Amino acid sequence: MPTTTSTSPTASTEHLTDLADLKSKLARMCEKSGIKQRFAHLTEEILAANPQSSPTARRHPSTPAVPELSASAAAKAIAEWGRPATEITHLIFSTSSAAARASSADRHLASLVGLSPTVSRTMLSLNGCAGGGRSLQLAKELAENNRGARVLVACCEITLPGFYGPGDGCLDNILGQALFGDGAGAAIVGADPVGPVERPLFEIAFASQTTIPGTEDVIFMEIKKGGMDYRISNQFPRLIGCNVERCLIDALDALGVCAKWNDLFWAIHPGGRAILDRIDGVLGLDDGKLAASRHVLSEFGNMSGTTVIFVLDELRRRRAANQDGGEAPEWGVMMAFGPGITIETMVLHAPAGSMLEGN
Ligand SMILES: CCCCCCCCCCCCCCCCCC(=O)SCCNC(=O)CCNC(=O)[C@H](O)C(C)(C)COP(=O)(O)OP(=O)(O)OC[C@H]1O[C@@H](n2cnc3c(N)ncnc32)[C@H](O)[C@@H]1OP(=O)(O)O
Repeated sequence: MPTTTSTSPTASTEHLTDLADLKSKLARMCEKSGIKQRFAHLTEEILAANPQSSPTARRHPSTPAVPELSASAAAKAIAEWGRPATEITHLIFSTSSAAARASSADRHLASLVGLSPTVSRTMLSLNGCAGGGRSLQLAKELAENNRGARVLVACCEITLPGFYGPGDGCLDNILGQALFGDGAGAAIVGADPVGPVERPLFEIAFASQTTIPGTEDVIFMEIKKGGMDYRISNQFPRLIGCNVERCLIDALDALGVCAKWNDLFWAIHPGGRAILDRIDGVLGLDDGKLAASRHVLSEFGNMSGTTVIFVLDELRRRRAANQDGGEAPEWGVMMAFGPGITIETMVLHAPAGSMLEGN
């Protein structure tokens, strides 16, 4: 929190009271957030060693740390996939933290990972927490329409551009200070797996995007000179709660899959504890159905579009270890929510034996 050197004792005292109120509000939000820990990629040492580490420049979203952190996630995904990086045909990279620079972060990422110069790149900027879902949906389209395509999906957020005190910007961003954390995730999407090297984890059976009318201003993000200005209305959990069931019914109907909500496995973007509680309540889910989402929220916080990739990873770990007990459902859903309000919905299929031990 910044301190002031105001010459007016009255103004100074009021300001300090405001800050004290804000600090206890932040503490209340953190306590109820369901988040045990979060991570920050950029340490004081990295910032001090970086020539861009002035108070303003360090907030600017053009930091090279975004492609660097993404490259470590992408390298792990490629190693697990088992084929050379040069056989990746497409790259989709989603971030809100490095959205204001060209040549862009996806180009930097491609060279850090050693992708072919002919790789076809697409960068998604400012899709916020829907970015992971959007990237996976686009990857599905590319994979199904280009024979032999292998699409590397990478998502990364570094919260530094949105990390500033109340004296520097809008007080509304306090929610972000309570929720967001840094992280990067990656996955490879393709059709017609080449056995025995390629072992599918989840099949994306259906994907859709829904925009909720009249909600343009519920989430607001804008890159400014000093960093990211953003606001998230406290109506967000309610609006998600009012709309998820329709999206799910439409998606399952399109596939002709008939299932009760509790017969499915669940990968929901854990935007905040209140969003998961709302979905639990609206759909009447059994205890533990959103365990993978709650675990990721607790251990990493909300990493925006990256989070849903962590949830899918946690889900397959739990299924491989049979952590949630009983027979693992064959069908499941993935949902992510972002500015718009946009809801990304996917129906996933995980045939028995598709998630090998130790993956
Ligand atoms: C994207 C990364 C980009 C990286 C670049 C760098 C920039 C980094 C950040 C950019 C952010 C951009 C966002 C884009 C992401 C979009 C998608 C998302 O997931 S969006 C995220 C989606 N996530 C959400 O929308 C979070 C959902 N909300 C929650 O999970 C809970 O409400 C809670 C945990 C915050 C509080 O628990 P709960 O049980 O409700 O407890 P109580 O009722 O007791 O309230 C306690 C206090 O909290 C207060 N308050 C509540 N809401 C808000 C608000 N919106 N506002 C302000 N304050 C709020 C409330 O007034 C009260 O204050 P007080 O009376 O004590 O003084």
